[in-house]
Amino acid sequence: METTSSPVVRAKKRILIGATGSVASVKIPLIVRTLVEELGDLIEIKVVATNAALHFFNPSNVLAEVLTDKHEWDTWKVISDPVLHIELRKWADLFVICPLDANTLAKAAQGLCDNLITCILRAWDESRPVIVCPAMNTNMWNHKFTARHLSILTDELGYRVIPPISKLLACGDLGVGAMAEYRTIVDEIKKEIDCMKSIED
Ligand SMILES: CC(C)(CO)[C@@H](O)C(=O)NCCC(=O)N/C=C\S
Repeated sequence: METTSSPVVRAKKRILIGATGSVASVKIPLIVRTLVEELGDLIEIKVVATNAALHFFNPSNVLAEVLTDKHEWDTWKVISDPVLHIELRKWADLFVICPLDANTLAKAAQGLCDNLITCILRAWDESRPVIVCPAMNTNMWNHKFTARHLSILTDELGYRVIPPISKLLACGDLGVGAMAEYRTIVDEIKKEIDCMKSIED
């Protein structure tokens, strides 16, 4: 009997986008919309935001589910309830934190986990890629702790960094600290998806 092997339907790649307390979080709706437009049939997207990030965008303007610390505590009441940061750590194939603010950079480098995003990182599966896009005031970027913390993320944890660029910043300062352009970030995500799919093929 002839059997036709049906083409393996490749599951969609699951991208977790993290947003933290840099004004660059204003770009979250644009980044997600571009990913949906250009990779929509290849990926699933969820967004996790710190409380500070919510000062910079409205989740109702994002074309993906936006999860916050409130969701973590609304969904966990008794021991048998699921733990959101563990569920998300298992769900995601790729974690992109854009922007990575100075506070979350420091927490990630030291293993602090006091909110949804840092708990996901603290429980992260090292075999899955993490891309971070630092964004902060130039004076913060130039502080010696920035290089120290970034080297921990890259050298010890294997995260990839899309470096900030020089711009007239939201506070009027001119210099390095602006998040990489959304196009750069989307293109890096596309490369990562291609890499994952080529490993599968
Ligand atoms: C907001 C945007 C994207 C506009 O082009 C750009 O200024 C930026 O990435 N700023 C992030 C740097 C920052 O957090 N500054 C905080 C105090 S100056």
